[in-house]
Amino acid sequence: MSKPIIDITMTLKPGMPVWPGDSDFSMEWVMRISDDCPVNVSKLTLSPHTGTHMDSCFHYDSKGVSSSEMPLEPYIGKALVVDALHCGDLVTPEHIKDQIPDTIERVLIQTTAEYSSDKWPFGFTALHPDTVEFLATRGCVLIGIDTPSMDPQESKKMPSHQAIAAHKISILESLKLEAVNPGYYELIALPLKLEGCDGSPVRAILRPLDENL
Ligand SMILES: N[C@@H](CC(=O)c1ccccc1NC=O)C(=O)O
Ligand SMILES: [Zn+2]
Ligand SMILES: [Zn+2]
Repeated sequence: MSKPIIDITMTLKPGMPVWPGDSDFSMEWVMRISDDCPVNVSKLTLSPHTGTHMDSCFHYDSKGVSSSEMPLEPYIGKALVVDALHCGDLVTPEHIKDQIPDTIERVLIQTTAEYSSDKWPFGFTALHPDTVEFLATRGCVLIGIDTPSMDPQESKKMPSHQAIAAHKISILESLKLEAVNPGYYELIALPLKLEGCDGSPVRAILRPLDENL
């Protein structure tokens, strides 16, 4: 039997919380099934940073590549979920270093066990740029986090995003890791092929690896 799938994606739905000032998610009906019409068809409006998503480099660097140009390899493969609960404002290397092996390609950081899918998580935990530097030395190609951003909400310079860009690391944000135990998994979280776009929603899933057993 194939391994169970753990869905770590937020549900996209009208009224869901979005980054303050960003576009609300909406879904309208353009066609409904009736005697004259054989189909239901909706129209979606959303920011690429709604719910569980990836950032393209273009989001934080006008010279950076867009969603359709991002390499796909980082978004598929072995990933380590690490416990970074109770770290305060920023996850530092000190908080997680004991859980990180000498080499690791993908690290997903769990900062909270108490999610609300209805409220914006003001004061969410972000990453200290030193943590990005530390993970880069271990060969990391993707960093994921269960909060809306790698940098604090008020950050104007976004130093962790910039450090991530400098090391060509890929980003996943607003992962739903509440029910996931730390350990090794296979990650699949592919972006849509959106030309010129600054990010993309992803359907992120994990499958347990034997190392956890
Ligand atoms: N950095 C956040 C998003 C972000 O910064 C943002 C998203 C929508 C509207 C404004 C934003 N930031 C403004 O400073 C992210 O990585 O998704
Ligand atoms: Zn984003
Ligand atoms: Zn981001």
